[in-house]
Amino acid sequence: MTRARSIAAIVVAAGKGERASANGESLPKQYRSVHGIPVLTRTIKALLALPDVTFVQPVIHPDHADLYAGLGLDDERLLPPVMGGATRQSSVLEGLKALGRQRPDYVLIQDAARPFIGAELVAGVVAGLADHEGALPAVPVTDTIKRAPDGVNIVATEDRRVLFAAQTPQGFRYPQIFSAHMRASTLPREFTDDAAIAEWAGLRVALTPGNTSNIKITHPEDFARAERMIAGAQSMETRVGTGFDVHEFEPGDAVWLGGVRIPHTAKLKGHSDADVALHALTDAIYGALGEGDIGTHFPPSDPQWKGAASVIFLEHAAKLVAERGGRIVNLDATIVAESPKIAAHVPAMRQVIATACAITPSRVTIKATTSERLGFTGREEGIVAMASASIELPRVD
Ligand SMILES: Nc1ccn([C@@H]2O[C@H](COP(=O)(O)OP(=O)(O)OP(=O)(O)O)[C@@H](O)[C@H]2O)c(=O)n1
Ligand SMILES: C[C@](O)(CO)[C@H](O)COP(=O)(O)O
Repeated sequence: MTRARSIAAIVVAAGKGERASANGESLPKQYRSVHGIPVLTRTIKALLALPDVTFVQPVIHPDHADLYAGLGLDDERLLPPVMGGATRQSSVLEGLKALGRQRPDYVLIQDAARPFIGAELVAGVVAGLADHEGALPAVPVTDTIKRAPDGVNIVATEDRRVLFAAQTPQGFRYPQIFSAHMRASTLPREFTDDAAIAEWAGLRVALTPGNTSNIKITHPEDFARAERMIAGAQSMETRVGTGFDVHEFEPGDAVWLGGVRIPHTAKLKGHSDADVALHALTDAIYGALGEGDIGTHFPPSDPQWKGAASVIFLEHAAKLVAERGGRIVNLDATIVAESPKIAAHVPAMRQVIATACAITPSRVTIKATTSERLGFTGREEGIVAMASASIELPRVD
């Protein structure tokens, strides 16, 4: 039997984040929050969310031990932090040394400052290691790149078709990158990423698909960008629910349908006012919310709902949508009845329903049909209503 491949992730978080603090912000960027969650927490949790990652090794600045402890991170795959060095390169080396006990097969080296790593991107890096000694995610350069050694005078325009912007995590076979880093640490020069060290050491490094969302938070304005990205990711999703209800006739002089009292030769029998149309619509909204049905919220055994106006139920369902940060897109009901005739009452029903749901009547449709004298509705023993609701809710999973 082949042993499962072990993959460790090093998260380098020992930088001071000086560029991101250019606006006077004192907290190092990796401890600042984006949408309420510290950047470093996001990065570590994104890695821990990947089942193939066996260990995560954080590397922090010696002055940030309290800040790190304050994150309250706790996971059996999260190793205690080790202290980094004065450069990113030396911090990575400390992480590699710390993994000497685990000796993973692969190591992913990740910037703390890149909190938006996706599972697909990491899978691409790991897949790249099957036939290369290193793999890094990268995106094609989209700007035209000028070479200007003095920052003013252009000496060349690069061929951007062969240029790619490097991201992290960069993946390697652990023993090889450890050895390369050890040797590179004796050089007077500094490398800005681990792939550059691997290339220098003669390892074969592949490019794998990066993602433009995988930004490195570097400058103050990157926080606003990160906030916008999360707000975008937490976009609304459309949900649909259906409802169905039947009530039989009993002696009386009017029926309640769609929140409107319609004089008739009978009434509908029920614990509440027996408004089949509102019941079907209410259930449709509960269905779209995934919140049970009318019986869950208003048990028929509860005497307080005896004779209740069903518009209360509809208002409750609509309130739940609002409380979840959502909105009702449209409601559609069909009433099946030989009598009473519904058409003349439809505008009033739409208005009642729209008011109860705090939407415009244009989002409410009420249709009526007979069952061609077939079945219990055809024999005028009762009324059926069917409904559907379409709502938008913030996506949470
Ligand atoms: N001595 C260092 C320097 C950087 N890093 C880490 O390397 C990643 C990429 O570096 P960069 O974005 O440049 O971060 P800083 O060095 O903190 O930023 P600055 O250069 O603006 O101070 C960051 O997660 C950073 O914390 C590190 O672990 N140790
Ligand atoms: C490793 C890296 O994220 C690749 O783009 C980048 O080089 C690190 O940032 P730094 O500012 O160069 O430390």
